Amino acid sequence: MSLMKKRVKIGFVTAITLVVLIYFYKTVISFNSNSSPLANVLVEEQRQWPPTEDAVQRNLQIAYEAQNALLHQQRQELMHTKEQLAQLEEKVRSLQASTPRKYPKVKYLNYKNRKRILITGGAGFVGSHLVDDLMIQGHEIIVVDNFFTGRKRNVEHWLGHANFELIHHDIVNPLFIEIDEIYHLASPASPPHYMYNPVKTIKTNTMGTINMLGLAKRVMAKVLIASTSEVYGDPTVHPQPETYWGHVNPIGPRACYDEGKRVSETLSYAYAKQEKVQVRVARIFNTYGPRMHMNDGRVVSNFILQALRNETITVYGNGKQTRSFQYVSDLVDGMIALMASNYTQPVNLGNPVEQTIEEFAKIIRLLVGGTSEIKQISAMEDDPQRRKPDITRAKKRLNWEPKVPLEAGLRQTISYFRNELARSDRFQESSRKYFESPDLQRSRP
Ligand SMILES: O=c1ccn([C@@H]2O[C@H](COP(=O)(O)OP(=O)(O)O[C@H]3OC[C@@H](O)[C@H](O)[C@H]3O)[C@@H](O)[C@H]2O)c(=O)[nH]1
Repeated sequence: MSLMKKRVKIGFVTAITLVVLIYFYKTVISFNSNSSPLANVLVEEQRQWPPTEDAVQRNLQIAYEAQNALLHQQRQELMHTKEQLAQLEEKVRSLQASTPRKYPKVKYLNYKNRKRILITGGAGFVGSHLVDDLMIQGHEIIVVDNFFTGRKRNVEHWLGHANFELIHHDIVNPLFIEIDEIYHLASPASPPHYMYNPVKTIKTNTMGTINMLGLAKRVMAKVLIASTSEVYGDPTVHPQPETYWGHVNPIGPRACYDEGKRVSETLSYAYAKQEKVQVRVARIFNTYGPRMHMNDGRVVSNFILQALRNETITVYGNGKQTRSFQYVSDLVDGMIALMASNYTQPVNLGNPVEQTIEEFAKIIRLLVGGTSEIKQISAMEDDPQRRKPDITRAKKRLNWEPKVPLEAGLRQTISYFRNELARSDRFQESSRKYFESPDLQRSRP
């Protein structure tokens, strides 16, 4: 190789080395001047080991400031997101306001015939069906509910309607409004619900009833009290006529409800006698239908859900105890007829077709079409052994009797619970997807 070529080669290698060195130097310098405070801490630590107390203090200060800056930035971002959310909510509100809502058709009643009706517990299972019927008849409805077992969903199709009002209120506290009629339904009705807080159940049925009767007295409204077949306790007379005084254990687990409702009836007749309040008392037997809560805990919802999920159907005790089940629309017709009547004594509202709980489990399994096993588990304390209403009085005084056969009513109810299950599965799935989405994972600190 010629000398010239050698020199060129050495020059080329030197130039490359120089470029690499300059690049390396720049990178280190820029790291020192632009890097995060945390990087400075590292550099500081690298410079001297172990670091002096001053250096530790300074590094801590730098780290603290860095955290503060980050926090500040995150706060700003949060505020920004909140602002965006508020703007979106406002847009949704204005869109909702500009889109006329579709309501079920209601009759027009003139001022003379239109009543202002208060329904306590109107967002519950029975209450919400009563709301529907009275709204469709053209009345003004005020629902009062504390949402312990009631749900806004049950009446959401009326929200915003000119004839409808929903008040979140616990009737254990007084209420001052102007009304013509009161349907007093507020109280948990399913055994696990009313046993959950027995003191509250008693308060609702005593203080709550006093408040409603007091209101009826003040504004001269007619009041219908939703009593129950449970006032007969574990009956020794079968079927049960209204003249039967009952067989209730006053200190048992069901007493909060049974005795609560008995006092409720006693209060009604005391107000009727002493204060001339117009009272109606409906003794409601086992009722079922759409809008029962998935966690209601009563036999109809429990058996249907167990059968739909192909789980074991749980019969409490030997299954020889009997019940008679009425469909909710029959009950609502009966209550409206009772309110409209002049009859003031208690009236049984129930379906007299009676079956054992064991038979009932088989009917549900057949209608659902699953292969669930039917199993006996421990019995409920003080469970009434036989129950069937004598409805002679309702037939005679109200010209009322149930119309919906058990199979037809159960088919409606099964289809309702099937939809509810699908709905809750959809919610669970979309919630799972959301919380496991990579975007959300990335945005987590
Ligand atoms: O999963 C279950 C649930 C209930 N049962 C049984 O089915 C029968 C009915 O029980 P529910 O819980 O549906 O209702 P109950 O008849 O005991 O009480 C009802 O009576 C009338 C209404 O006023 C009230 O809504 C409610 O208290 C009972 O014998 C109960 O032990 C089961 O065998 N399995």
